[in-house]
Amino acid sequence: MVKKALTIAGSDSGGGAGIQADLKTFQELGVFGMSAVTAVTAQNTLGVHGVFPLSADAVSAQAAAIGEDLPPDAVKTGMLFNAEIILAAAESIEKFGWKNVVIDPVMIAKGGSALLQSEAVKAMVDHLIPLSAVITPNIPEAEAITGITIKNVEDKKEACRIIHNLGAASCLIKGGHEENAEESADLLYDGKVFSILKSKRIDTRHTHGTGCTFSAALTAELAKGSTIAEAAQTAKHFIQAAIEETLEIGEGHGPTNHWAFQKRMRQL
Ligand SMILES: Nc1ncnc2c1ncn2[C@@H]1O[C@H](COP(=O)(O)OP(=O)(O)O)[C@@H](O)[C@H]1O
Ligand SMILES: Cc1ncc(COP(=O)(O)OP(=O)(O)O)c(N)n1
Repeated sequence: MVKKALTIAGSDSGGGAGIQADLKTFQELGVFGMSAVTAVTAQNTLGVHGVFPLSADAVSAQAAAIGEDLPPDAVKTGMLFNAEIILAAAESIEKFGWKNVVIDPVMIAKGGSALLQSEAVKAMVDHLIPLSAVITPNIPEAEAITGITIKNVEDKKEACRIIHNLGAASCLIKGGHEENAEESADLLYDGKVFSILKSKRIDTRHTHGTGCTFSAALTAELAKGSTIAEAAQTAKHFIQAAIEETLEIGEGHGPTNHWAFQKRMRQL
């Protein structure tokens, strides 16, 4: 039986992040990808040049079309832009009883552009986080959700505990923003046990879309029946290969290589 995954996220015209990164990743991992677009961005490796949100009704209608005919085995949210779209996503998840919900709480692109209105963080905390099987904030996003400053691993653990208490079954804080570290370490907390996923940190500016790609790989693996710990490990291998086998396209922060992981698998 073909497994299906849905991404509720924004479009990145440059193809490295957002819906495009999610669908490429689903495809690479053998899962049928579906999308509910929340916003269109005019974006390339040099930055975000425009953001054009869709209406909450447009998001609900896309989700309903999927829910009524193509029930997903896992669902991922990415750029949701405002509180109305967050509510539309949360209502759709609840209405159709979707499970394996991965929340990537996208807030600010690496170039500094806002992909979520700051006043919408409360809506995410109140309505979406309680529905998540796992939430995957980067460090600034975990700080915005919890209100604490994260400087070390103890702070990361405290943030995970707070986010778990907000209703996320598991919390995975990504370490991509720890620029001076030798390793890129992500911390996973399932409400009982902490585990660390480590990889060698790669010195590159071509990391556009790492967060989307990582959480999409996690979503695809959950759709196929993996546990969160197993899915996170595969996602870590997927993003490591995607960053290492750089594409070198565009004049700015280039995208990762979505086919590198499968290429490696074929060579084993
Ligand atoms: N330079 C890097 N080298 C190795 N792994 C990285 C690097 N940058 C990010 N990652 C990994 O990519 C994933 C996404 O992390 P991050 O970049 O923090 O997310 P976001 O794009 O949401 O800010 C994580 O697994 C992180 O450890
Ligand atoms: C449309 C869209 N969605 C999400 C992002 C953020 O992607 P992310 O993986 O966090 O990568 P960077 O923007 O930080 O490079 C995006 N840029 N566009």
